[in-house]
Amino acid sequence: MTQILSQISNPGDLQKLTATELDQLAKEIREVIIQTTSENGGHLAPNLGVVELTLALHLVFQSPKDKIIWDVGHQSYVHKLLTGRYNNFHTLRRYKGMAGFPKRSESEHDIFNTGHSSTSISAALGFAFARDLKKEEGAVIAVIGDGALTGGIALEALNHAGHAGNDMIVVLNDNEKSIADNVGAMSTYLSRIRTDPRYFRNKEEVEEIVRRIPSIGSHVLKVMEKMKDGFKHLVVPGILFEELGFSYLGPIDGHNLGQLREVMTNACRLKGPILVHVLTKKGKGYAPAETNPSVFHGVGPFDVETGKVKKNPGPPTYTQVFSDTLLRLAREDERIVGVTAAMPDGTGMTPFARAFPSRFFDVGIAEQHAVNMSAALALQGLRPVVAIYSTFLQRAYDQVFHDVCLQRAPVVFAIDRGGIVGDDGETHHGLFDIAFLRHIPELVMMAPKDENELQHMLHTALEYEGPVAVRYPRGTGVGVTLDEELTMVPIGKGELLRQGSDLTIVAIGAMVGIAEEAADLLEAEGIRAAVVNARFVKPLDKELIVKQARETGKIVTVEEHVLAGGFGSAILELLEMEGVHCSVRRIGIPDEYVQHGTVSVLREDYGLTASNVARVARELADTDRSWASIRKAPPAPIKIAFRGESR
Ligand SMILES: Cc1ncc(C[n+]2csc(CCOP(=O)(O)OP(=O)(O)O)c2C)c(N)n1
Ligand SMILES: CC(=O)[C@@H](O)[C@H](O)COP(=O)(O)O
Ligand SMILES: [Mg+2]
Repeated sequence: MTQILSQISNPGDLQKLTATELDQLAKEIREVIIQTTSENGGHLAPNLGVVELTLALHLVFQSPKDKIIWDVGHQSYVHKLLTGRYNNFHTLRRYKGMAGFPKRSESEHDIFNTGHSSTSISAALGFAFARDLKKEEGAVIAVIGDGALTGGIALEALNHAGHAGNDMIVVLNDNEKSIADNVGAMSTYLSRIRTDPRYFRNKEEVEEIVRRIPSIGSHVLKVMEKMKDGFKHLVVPGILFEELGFSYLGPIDGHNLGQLREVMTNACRLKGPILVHVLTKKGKGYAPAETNPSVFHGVGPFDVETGKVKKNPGPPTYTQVFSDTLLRLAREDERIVGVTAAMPDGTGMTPFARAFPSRFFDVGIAEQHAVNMSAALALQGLRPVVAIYSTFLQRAYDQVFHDVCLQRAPVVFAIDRGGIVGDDGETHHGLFDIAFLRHIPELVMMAPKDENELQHMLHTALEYEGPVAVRYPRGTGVGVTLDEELTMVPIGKGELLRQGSDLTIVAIGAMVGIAEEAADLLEAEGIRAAVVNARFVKPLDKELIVKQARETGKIVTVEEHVLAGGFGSAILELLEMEGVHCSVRRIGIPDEYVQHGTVSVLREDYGLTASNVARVARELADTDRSWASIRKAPPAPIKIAFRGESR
């Protein structure tokens, strides 16, 4: 099945292949990617769309001397297969297996780690500057999608690169899709280039046409030459990029390997910043993905024959409950508007968008703009709900601080994917939001213990006259019954779920269930643990927590979040400020990046399980042991690398 692919141990091997063999290789690559993602899940459609493009890049350029940077990196599977990772490919996105994104630690061909969008042009410019300062050789190529090009950093970098003029190539992989439909004026511009036949004429053809205009043709040409780039405003495609200082090549058929090789070779010879505009089809070669590229953008396991995605049985996801509740609330309150940064499906915003198209804003991959704009919407009396993944909200920290909270604008942040997200790994886990939000004055931050509490929290957030964040995890809810009537959750009030005199476990969000299970285990051993559902990260329920601390003298905190600056840290601060003497153990993620793997395996790894919470609580109840015993394994020593050393 993979007669050719299995022989490719590095990109140099491609040079030996005939055109027919390269076609066969493209087929094999598609088969392997379809088969592997059908078992492991993954970003299928983006990768099927770049098979020929990746082959062309590795045929023309010499990686790793020439540096290929993959924007987002979700489309780097073909690159991985061509750079010596075929044998390991079956471990894609699996625990301790190959990552779903480029990783420098995985291969010398992975030049720059990615996962978050729109960084490639900026990185490429950095590499180009470094090469030129160090007087080295080598091409630098950023491969960026039309969706990623809507991101601010990409536009900032284009602006800078066009001005700087250093040699670099931007390959724009235009498949007319982000995850959902791409949005924005740039996207409209790109589709004009695609669809207007005039744009497919090259400069020479256009010159010939003008020359033939009776009596004035040659005169017009002379004038245009004098005006330097003259008439390109009329007919030359990619004028926008040309005006920004790039030489534009394209648009070219991204599935025609011969044409791609030719254009890439030309791009190589040209000086200065070059933009190669490549037209591809997302999902190319697998009918279900071609028909439904949004579903197969990032997909769970599916049946290859039918294209049916295997559904997780069980309760509705937190995202679904958020989505339903928002719709319900929006029907009653027309001030509610919805905002997403290119994630309408993932955040559950699509039903809202369909029901209230004029009240819905997809801003593209532009989290900063989403938050900044929402502040203004809120100041005008509307109630914006910004539905955003925790990891992507990191992009908009300053807007939360400067535009929303400083003005006390009543924006609701529906922070999805708070916690471990699983197979996407270190770039995508939502493990920092409590730390980067809880120190911002005016912001209220809550996290529901289950999907029922989520609906009440959303309702509460929309009634509150200030900025509020509601954080909830990826995946299915607990399976509790949803109350029909929505009620207010008193701001800053936690919930004592269980009395106990030996110690108190204070948990937040999805960890509350684990804390309750731990308390069950402890009870069987005769240890009576109280359990508090904190509900609020900010403001903390001072009264309840201080009372529990005074009564039991021992607190274990549990959070699916980094320990540094997290929820447990907030409890420690509270106890210190209130002058309460109490032994505290914090369970959460230590000071390291969490790799990819299933949520359950990773929770096990980091001790976010009932048995580990019970173990820590037991130790605390028995004696005041040192903090070091909380972790299952001692932390790896940190090696500080000095210049010239690798870490
Ligand atoms: C900062 C950030 N926001 C959102 C995302 C989620 N995301 C991943 S890929 C993608 C769409 C990218 O579209 P495009 O660049 O056109 O690539 P395609 O999948 O079409 O090949 C989005 C929105 C992200 N990775 N990073
Ligand atoms: C590459 C990327 O950033 C997204 O496609 C992300 O993988 C989506 O994650 P979910 O599967 O959690 O929606
Ligand atoms: Mg795209």
